[in-house]
Amino acid sequence: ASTLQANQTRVQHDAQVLILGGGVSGVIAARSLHEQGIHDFKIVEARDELGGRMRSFHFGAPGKQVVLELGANWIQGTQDGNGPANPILTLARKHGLKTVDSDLLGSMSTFDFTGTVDYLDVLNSAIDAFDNITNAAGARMPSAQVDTTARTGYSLVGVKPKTPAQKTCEYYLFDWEYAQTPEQSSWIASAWNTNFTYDTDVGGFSEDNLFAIDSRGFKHLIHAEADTFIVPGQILLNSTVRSIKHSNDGVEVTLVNGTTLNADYVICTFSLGVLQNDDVVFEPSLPGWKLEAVQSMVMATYTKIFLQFPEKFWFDTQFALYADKERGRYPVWQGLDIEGFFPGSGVLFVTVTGDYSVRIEALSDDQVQAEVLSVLHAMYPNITFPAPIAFHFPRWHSDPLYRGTYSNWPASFVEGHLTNLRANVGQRLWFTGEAMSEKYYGFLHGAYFEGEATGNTVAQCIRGAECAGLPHSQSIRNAQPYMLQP
Ligand SMILES: Cc1cc2nc3c(=O)[nH]c(=O)nc-3n(C[C@H](O)[C@H](O)[C@H](O)COP(=O)(O)OP(=O)(O)OC[C@H]3O[C@@H](n4cnc5c(N)ncnc54)[C@H](O)[C@@H]3O)c2cc1C
Repeated sequence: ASTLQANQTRVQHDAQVLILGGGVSGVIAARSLHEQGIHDFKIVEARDELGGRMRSFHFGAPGKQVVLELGANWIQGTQDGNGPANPILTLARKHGLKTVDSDLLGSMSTFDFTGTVDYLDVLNSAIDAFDNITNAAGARMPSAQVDTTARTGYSLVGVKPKTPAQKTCEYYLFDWEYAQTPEQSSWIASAWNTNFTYDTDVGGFSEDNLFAIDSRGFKHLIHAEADTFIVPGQILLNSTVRSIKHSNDGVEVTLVNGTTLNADYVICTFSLGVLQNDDVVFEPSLPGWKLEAVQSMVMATYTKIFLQFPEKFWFDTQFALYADKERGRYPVWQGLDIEGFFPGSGVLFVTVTGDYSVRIEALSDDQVQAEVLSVLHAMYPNITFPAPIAFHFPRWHSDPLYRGTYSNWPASFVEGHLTNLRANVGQRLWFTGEAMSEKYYGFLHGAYFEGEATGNTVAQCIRGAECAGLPHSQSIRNAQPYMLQP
């Protein structure tokens, strides 16, 4: 039976709601619909499984394989006592996911281009500097002072990294989280993004991080959650969307294989990068206010580069920093061949971010491997070690299903843009995903909360209740006009 309001005509349809994309936000949006009694939905996913940017793979030489994560790896912020829990932690507990405490600040070795050098004191200063810019950002808010870049913030609190060690420690606290530099990031949004996740004083979960080491992959928690409510006909895998035709009467989604699907509503969960790059075409094209919001947020990239050796010859800590003369050159290393992780695996990985990720995606695997090995040789000048027996890194930035790893908020993106990024276009076309989360953009829990909220709002519309939609502004204005002097 039609659940549309009387003045709306029903077209022949394949589902009441099409959820485009089966990552965290898509699966949780589906669960919200299900919980509201709406079962006539379909998740349309390009890949052969659910999970999206939760993506595991088998890594290693034959007989020495481990399951590692190409995408999300940590539950960031867990739960403090009976305080609010990260919903990803709740899912991990519910579905028995195997994790281990990740000691980001306490289990660290430090290197530069001459080998082992102890600069843990510099790391401690960088931790203080990050706290200082966070507090100073908070102090700007009550008086509505404008946002600027996090680099301005650092400079104003008197922090001006000059040595390779100082730059690397700053990188670890900042770029390694936001996947972009302080110059490229909003000062205020970076501060609240951290606080809402980690600072229990403002409702954050906890300061702790759990690292997923489950042989079913981190994605197991979203697969297992989907299994609790989804029936087979509700998922279309291997189905890549090419275009979305939308009007106030409904939506028509066309797949790359030519199939068309009609529905009353569509919830689009594609990454910000997919929306920015026209990998999916909207007909009519999205209005100017929406395009400006989409193009003004940034899709950043965070790249893990995995190596396996016949046996371990490196640090015993969980983490190591490498300070190169060039900031951001293979700076953060993680050893997995340790107790509690994957002992005996011979695996370690190094992370690069932002423009450096884009740079290495344009190189061949062999070129990147040679660069990475030259850094390891610099870290261990007195050790002769063999060639790796396995090597791999994903190219998220070039992947048309993602175009990056997660969103980052630049200083030129203002709150009104976020409102417009989240807003529906007309009554039938809805958007959700990590990038739309004001407090938790970038994070798995951001994707979760947005998916949940969008599913609930669309459910309300379907049930004929209030369906005002989310607010948007036609144009985002300055508080004061620019007045050019004659
Ligand atoms: C390398 C990396 C590390 C990360 N680390 C962490 C971490 O440690 N902790 C954390 O909290 N977060 C982390 N994140 C972020 C987290 O993974 C994301 O915020 C979250 O998974 C996004 O979920 P989503 O549902 O919004 O988007 P997605 O997971 O991208 O879901 C969108 C879905 O749409 C599909 N799709 C795209 N285009 C089409 C198309 N044309 N047709 C059909 N389907 C399509 C995609 O395949 C995907 O499944 C990381 C991400 C990456 C990539």
